[in-house]
Amino acid sequence: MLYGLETRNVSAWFGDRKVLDRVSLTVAPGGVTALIGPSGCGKSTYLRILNRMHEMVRGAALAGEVLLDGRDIYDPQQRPTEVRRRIGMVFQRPNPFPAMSVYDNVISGLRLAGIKADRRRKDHLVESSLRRAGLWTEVSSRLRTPGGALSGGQQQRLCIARSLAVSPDILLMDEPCSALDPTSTRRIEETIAELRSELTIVIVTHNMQQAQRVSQSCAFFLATHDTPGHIVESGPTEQLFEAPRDSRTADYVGGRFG
Ligand SMILES: Nc1ncnc2c1ncn2[C@@H]1O[C@H](COP(=O)(O)OP(=O)(O)OP(=O)(O)O)[C@@H](O)[C@H]1O
Repeated sequence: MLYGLETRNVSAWFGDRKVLDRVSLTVAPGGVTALIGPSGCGKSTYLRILNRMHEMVRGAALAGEVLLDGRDIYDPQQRPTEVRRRIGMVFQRPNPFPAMSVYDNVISGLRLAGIKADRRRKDHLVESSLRRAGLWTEVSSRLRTPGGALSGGQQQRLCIARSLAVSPDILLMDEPCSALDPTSTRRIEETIAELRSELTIVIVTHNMQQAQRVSQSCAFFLATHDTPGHIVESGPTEQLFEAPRDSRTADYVGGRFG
């Protein structure tokens, strides 16, 4: 079963400073949605709001609703750990536990998510998660190697496998390739393409070619000195790039600013 996400009038603050203003966006189940826009327009903040990480920042506040399967993830009855299991996150810099083995890295989220598994189930989860992340053939003979001994691109795919091991419905990716070389970037993009029929992906990217290659939908965020981040335009990726409705979108995707 594929799930989408809907945000309604999401605003966010750091202290007194409003950084997002009434962002509403529907992310359809399955496929990849790219969040694009100049630096500082609130893309990462918005992404962190989608799995309740924003509230972990001291002084951070938010308003609005984020619906997963029709239920607000901020409903007081929802447990943040369960929300974060269903809505996983991969960060800009690969962050495996460096001294922990590849095997243990993959299953490191189970306990936090309250998932109990015997040895056979763990073996199965490690293999299937590494396969889904496109890393199995490269590491199957060295599952006991420390995660920190893998290349940067492999570490990022290990982090994707770790997220997948707890069976998320949504995977959030915050510039997952920005610390990687072009070959590793391609590899991650292939992994994203393979995963998109299995779960819903929301990716922040600065790379316009990447947004076009990997996403089917796009949302263009913008902030100015007197307006907090907001969505100028969203829709099918092809439309945003080939026939944007707003001249600011045309200027941004055409490389004229940002
Ligand atoms: N922890 C924080 N405390 C205070 N302000 C913050 C914090 N994190 C982000 N901000 C501010 O919120 C605004 C939005 O930042 P955010 O990182 O979401 O933008 P972004 O579009 O993802 O930028 P980039 O593309 O450069 O990563 C910026 O003005 C930033 O300075």
